[in-house]
Amino acid sequence: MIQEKGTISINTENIFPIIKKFLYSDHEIFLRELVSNAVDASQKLKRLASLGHYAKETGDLKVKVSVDAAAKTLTISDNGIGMTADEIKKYINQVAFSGATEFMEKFKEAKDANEIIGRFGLGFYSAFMVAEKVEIQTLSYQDGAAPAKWTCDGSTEFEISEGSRTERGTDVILYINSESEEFLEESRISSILDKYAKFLPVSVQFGTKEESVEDGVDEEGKTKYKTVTVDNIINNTNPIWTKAPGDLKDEDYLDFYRELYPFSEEPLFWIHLNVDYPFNLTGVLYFPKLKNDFEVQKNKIKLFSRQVFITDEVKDIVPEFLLLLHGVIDSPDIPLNVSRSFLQADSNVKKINSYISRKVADKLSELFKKDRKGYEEKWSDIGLFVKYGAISDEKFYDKAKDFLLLTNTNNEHYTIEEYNAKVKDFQTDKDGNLVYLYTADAEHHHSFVQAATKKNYDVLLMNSPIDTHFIQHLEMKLNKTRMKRVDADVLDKLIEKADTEKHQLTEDEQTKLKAVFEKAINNPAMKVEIESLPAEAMPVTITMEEWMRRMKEMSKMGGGGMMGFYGSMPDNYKVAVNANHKIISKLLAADEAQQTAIAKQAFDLALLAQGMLKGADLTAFVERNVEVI
Ligand SMILES: Nc1ncnc2c1ncn2[C@@H]1O[C@H](COP(=O)(O)OP(=O)(O)OP(=O)(O)O)[C@@H](O)[C@H]1O
Repeated sequence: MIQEKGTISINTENIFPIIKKFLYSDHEIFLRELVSNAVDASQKLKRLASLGHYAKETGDLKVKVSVDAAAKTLTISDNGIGMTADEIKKYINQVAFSGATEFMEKFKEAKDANEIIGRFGLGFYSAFMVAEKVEIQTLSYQDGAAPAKWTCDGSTEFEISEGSRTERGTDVILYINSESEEFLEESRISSILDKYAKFLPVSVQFGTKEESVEDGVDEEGKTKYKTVTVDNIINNTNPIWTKAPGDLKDEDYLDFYRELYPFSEEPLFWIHLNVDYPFNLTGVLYFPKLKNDFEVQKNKIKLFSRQVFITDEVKDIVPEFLLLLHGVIDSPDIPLNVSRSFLQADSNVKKINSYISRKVADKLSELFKKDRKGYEEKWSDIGLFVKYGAISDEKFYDKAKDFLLLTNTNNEHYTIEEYNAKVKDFQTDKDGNLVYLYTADAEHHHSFVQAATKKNYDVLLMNSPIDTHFIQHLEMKLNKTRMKRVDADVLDKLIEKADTEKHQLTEDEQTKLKAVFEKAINNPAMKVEIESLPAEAMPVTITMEEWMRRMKEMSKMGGGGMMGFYGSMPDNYKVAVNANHKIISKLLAADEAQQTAIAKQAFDLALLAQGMLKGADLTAFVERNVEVI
């Protein structure tokens, strides 16, 4: 018997075609909405009971999802508070629109289902994305409540009549429409539940599963097993981020990590986030082993709102450089259902962002202070991340400068302050600038590194993918400090001292020497210069100017504008001829053919020492030298 017919109170002609049309991109979230409603209803009952407003047994609170393929229905049931017919009218019929007119205006720019659902409180109505008809069978927890039934076929017409439920709670039955039959497949439902409901705070059952349990002992005294059918509970109602850190052991964190990322290597360490003012946020963030491939690691943080999975695109909530972390963040204060641009401007989001950044810095600082050795061992993994953070987040840099390590070619680690103290005596130039020498490849720059070491200079290893940027950043941050790659110039020019000795060559000899080398090298990209270097240094050294090389590297990494311009310039090198080397006097005294031969040989040796002699030049060099023996 139909008790009441009515019209859902929105002023638009028919809202459902609009919902269907605009929400089609992620239909599956209807299940998240309905299961969350069922969980809410269960929790409300629990709360009422704990406050003494519900005297009866709450029983085992559980949400059940079931599919009936023959009837083409999907049912979400709970034994929560239920609804009276009046409540249905109030909560379901009066769709929580701020106004249908506003909706009509806004939906035009809405980009995804979340946006519409969140902004207009359409949670329940998302069912109509997949159902041609929805039925509610419900019985309120209140004494003397009558069961109620509500049906609606997706038009704005609904019916309320007497229901058939005999137990407290609600069934929401979806008559799946013909385009959405995928939602009648168990595997599909299973994977949606796994995605959104895995950590809901109330048990969610989907079908049954077989389990093997102990069944006494056989004649020989061996344990017997039997197979029993049990409810298939798809969620862990008590994930670790909801627990107090004091109650958890390392193993719990590692187990949870394995649960989230089954095939990943163990994380390095983790941070338990827990804050309730000025915003609410819990979570556990793990530091993965990064190595050098940080691109593939993004999108590993999962965002929850009261244990309901929302998204793993946390770009706007987590600082950029922290996107490399793994783990979960749960906050009811993040406006999850609104648009990107809104998120970016939201003040809670900004606070959360800087809170996380601060927490991470504190954790790193604590690790560094507590266990320097352990920290150094992990540096190859966390270094990339800390440097990335230091570059992209000013506040993080301010903290990180105390636990940011510089590693030298002997694999020793120093903080910036320690390093300054270490190198300042030898590596301060005549203008009072401290010069940090570095290499990206100690093997390749072996001759340069060795020459530097001989002079009591230290060389840093800068070989991670972001070091080009990091070097630039350090230089900007550190007062009177220059970063120079060991092959950026001859050593005496890299760190110019007041007392550099002068060579004895006359103007004339220098011009002649230069001409000889230019002719022998015969390459306009190689700019010959006569330098006064220690007699024991190489006769010829080939260098590329620091600044030019850096611009080129940046352009390779995709810098636009001027970077692109530098990138397109040909490689220009400086060929430093050591005027103090003993072969120079020999060369000046020789005849023209010999001069060219000596110059060519000295130049090729320099190329060889620096790993730059290749192809036909290398072959010619080897052949020439074979002839000599
Ligand atoms: N299974 C249920 N048991 C009891 N009440 C329910 C149930 N499902 C929905 N309701 C009632 O209907 C209301 C409207 O649900 P709906 O999902 O549309 O919006 P909401 O849950 O309030 O907000 P949201 O848009 O965040 O989902 C709920 O607030 C609740 O009062």
